[in-house]
Amino acid sequence: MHLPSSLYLLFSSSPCSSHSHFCTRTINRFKFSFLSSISLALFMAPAFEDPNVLEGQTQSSSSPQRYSNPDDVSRKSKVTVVGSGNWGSVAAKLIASNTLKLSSFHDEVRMWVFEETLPSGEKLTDVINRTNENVKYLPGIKLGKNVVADPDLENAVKDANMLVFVTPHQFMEGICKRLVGKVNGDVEAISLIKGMEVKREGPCMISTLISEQLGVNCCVLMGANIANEWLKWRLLVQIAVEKFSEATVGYRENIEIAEQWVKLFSTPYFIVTAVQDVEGVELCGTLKNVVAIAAGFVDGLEMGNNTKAAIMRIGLREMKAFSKLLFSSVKDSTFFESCGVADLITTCLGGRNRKVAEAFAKNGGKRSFDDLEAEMLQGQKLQGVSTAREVYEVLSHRGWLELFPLFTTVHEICVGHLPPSAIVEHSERKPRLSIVESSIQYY
Ligand SMILES: NC(=O)C1=CN([C@@H]2O[C@H](COP(=O)(O)OP(=O)(O)OC[C@H]3O[C@@H](n4cnc5c(N)ncnc54)[C@H](O)[C@@H]3O)[C@@H](O)[C@H]2O)C=CC1
Ligand SMILES: O=C(CO)COP(=O)(O)O
Repeated sequence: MHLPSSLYLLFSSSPCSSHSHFCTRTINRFKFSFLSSISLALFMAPAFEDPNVLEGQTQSSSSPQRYSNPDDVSRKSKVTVVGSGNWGSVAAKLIASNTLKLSSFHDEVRMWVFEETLPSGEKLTDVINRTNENVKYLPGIKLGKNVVADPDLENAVKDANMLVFVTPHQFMEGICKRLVGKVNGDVEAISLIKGMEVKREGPCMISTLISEQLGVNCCVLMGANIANEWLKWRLLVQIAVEKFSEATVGYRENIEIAEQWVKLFSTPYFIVTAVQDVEGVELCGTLKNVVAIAAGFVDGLEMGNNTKAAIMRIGLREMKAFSKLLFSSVKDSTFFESCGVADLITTCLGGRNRKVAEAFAKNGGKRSFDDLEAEMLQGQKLQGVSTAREVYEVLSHRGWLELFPLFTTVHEICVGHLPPSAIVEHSERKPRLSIVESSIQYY
């Protein structure tokens, strides 16, 4: 959501908060911590263990009931994936392979599909349920027979107690509004969404939006996880075909919940690590998309790898400074996890943001991003262009534009105020660190 400057109020470190949400949240937090301690006591196994090894093990006092009666369906966690794009479909596949192996989860994974009619006249949901394949967003890959596509959002979430949010970030506010009062009180959520909202009160991370709108705890999972990669002239559905990669779970307080998510996503080829830094992990995933747009401009202008590496370095520095200025709790070490430098590298080398920005620069900025996105991505969505605008809004309202020359320039190129070549001319300028006192320590 984009608001004119006049509507802006002061930014705070918890900018999405509102009184009414606070009450729901407090009650739900209490409910959640009570219920989750019970359910964790009942279900949790020691984290990071191989699910195959755990199945059927004798219980110790620290890993209670969970394995003593795996058939007790009333105690199993039910997972719903909200989203079914390129990454959403891969996430559903990953999760579904694990719910079949882990006795603490129901086998079935429900996947909410934003319904559309295919050129054949069939509904996408019907085709997914008939062929077990998301023919539009992840063609050629079987999702697992236990993935059930559901076009009805409320129905998809109603029985779930673990919700995985993975839609383009621009749709999340509407989705959350539709879900208010519709999710169970003991729900745990995780967001795989890279992006943020800019609201009247200031910037709002998507996990915070989910937490506050739905009154649930929300972790995040980010990382170097391009679902589709072009390798030589061949499309490789990288993670879906089970090539090794890594991801980072960011959690706020409860390590046991984080371990539950780690367990749900981990496979021998997908290694997941948990860190206590929700904002750091989420901002890494969000901001690297802006740097990827800059990297695409460099590619489109054929400036070479040295220039691209310089842009990536400057971008990483701005990612860190911006994250720490917004949330002083963000840890330096987070930038060295998969969600940080690794995701920055993979997206700047092979992502959709890079690819479309390259085409934009090749066309001298004469074709709009919307046009190029529709033609090149066929329904998939870019996050970097809108994130650049959202970051720019934050910077201009805080008086920080000169502190972030790369972020600022990316937005100005995207909206046509500057030519693509400005990416090097402007980014190489030294940021004026004197404008914000604490900025020096963050650069
Ligand atoms: N694709 C990738 O490689 C990765 C994507 N991500 C992140 O995951 C999130 C989701 O991306 P993808 O799954 O790749 O999606 P996508 O970009 O492939 O697909 C777009 C999705 O949006 C849905 N959609 C279209 N209009 C809608 C509306 N009005 N309301 C709700 N949904 C609508 C479409 O049905 C489709 O499922 C994004 O934040 C992205 O940055 C994260 C890691 C990797
Ligand atoms: O987030 C991603 C990789 O981790 C996907 O990036 P793109 O949207 O640029 O493809």
